[in-house]
Amino acid sequence: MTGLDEFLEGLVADADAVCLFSPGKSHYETLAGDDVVVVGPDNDVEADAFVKLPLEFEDLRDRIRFGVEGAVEHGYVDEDADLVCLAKVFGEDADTVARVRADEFEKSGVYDLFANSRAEPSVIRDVLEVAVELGKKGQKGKPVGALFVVGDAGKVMNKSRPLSYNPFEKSHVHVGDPIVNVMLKEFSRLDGAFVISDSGKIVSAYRYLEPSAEGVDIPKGLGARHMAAGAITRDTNAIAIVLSESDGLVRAFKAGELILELDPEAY
Ligand SMILES: Nc1ncnc2c1ncn2[C@@H]1O[C@H](COP(=O)(O)OP(=O)(O)OP(=O)(O)O)[C@@H](O)[C@H]1O
Ligand SMILES: [Mn+2]
Repeated sequence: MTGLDEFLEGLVADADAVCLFSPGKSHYETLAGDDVVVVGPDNDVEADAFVKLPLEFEDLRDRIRFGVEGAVEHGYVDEDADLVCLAKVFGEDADTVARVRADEFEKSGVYDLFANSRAEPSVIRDVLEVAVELGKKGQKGKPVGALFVVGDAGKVMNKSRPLSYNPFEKSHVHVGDPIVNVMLKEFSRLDGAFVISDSGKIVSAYRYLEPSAEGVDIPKGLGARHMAAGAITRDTNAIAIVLSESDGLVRAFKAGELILELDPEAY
């Protein structure tokens, strides 16, 4: 229980719905009966309206965006709903309130990135995790960059060429497997991109992407790796996850757009 409890009823009174981020049982039960959407990695409280978080976005803005975009997509709330979001930022209990309209911010596409891509959400999450871990530790202490193209692998292979032998040529290995994560980290020392299938099979390492880069509008300061990542997601139905060697951030692209930016140090 936190000091928020005594204000809770007043806070939610005139809202259309309440989004509870990883609520404890008691908070959920206090508010049950209202229009409540639970957002979290697991549906511990067995809520009817539930949006699954693929990762605990450390940036509260990303977490709220994901939850709200997910709640709208599921049809739990209307696009112009007035929402109260309750989340925990510092402690084990809800300590932070945000009041937002579902259409208040520009749709970031972060929910869509996971839920509506060709690749399975768990595959996208696993690749993000590898990229974040690689970003945290680097390769033997040195910063390292990496590019993962996920989904629509056949088309991605057609729009790229090999820079070196493919260590995954005859193997049937998948992301998420601990051994594979070690391999991915090892092979990320060399140039080029990893190509990963919809179901998470690693199709190739060391691919040089040759998409037609017309009209890809990526932020200034990002170079060839990010340009290629953005462009391949416009040219195919893949998404791309990039770890930058120069600024250490992990970025995700879909349909040519930068959707998400994570700082590995925060995880
Ligand atoms: N088209 C491409 N396909 C695959 N890999 C590429 C491509 N272009 C560049 N790279 C890889 O990205 C590396 C870094 O290139 P560059 O510095 O221009 O990119 P960047 O976007 O600035 O990335 P970083 O932030 O990591 O420096 C290259 O050494 C190469 O390994
Ligand atoms: Mn660079």
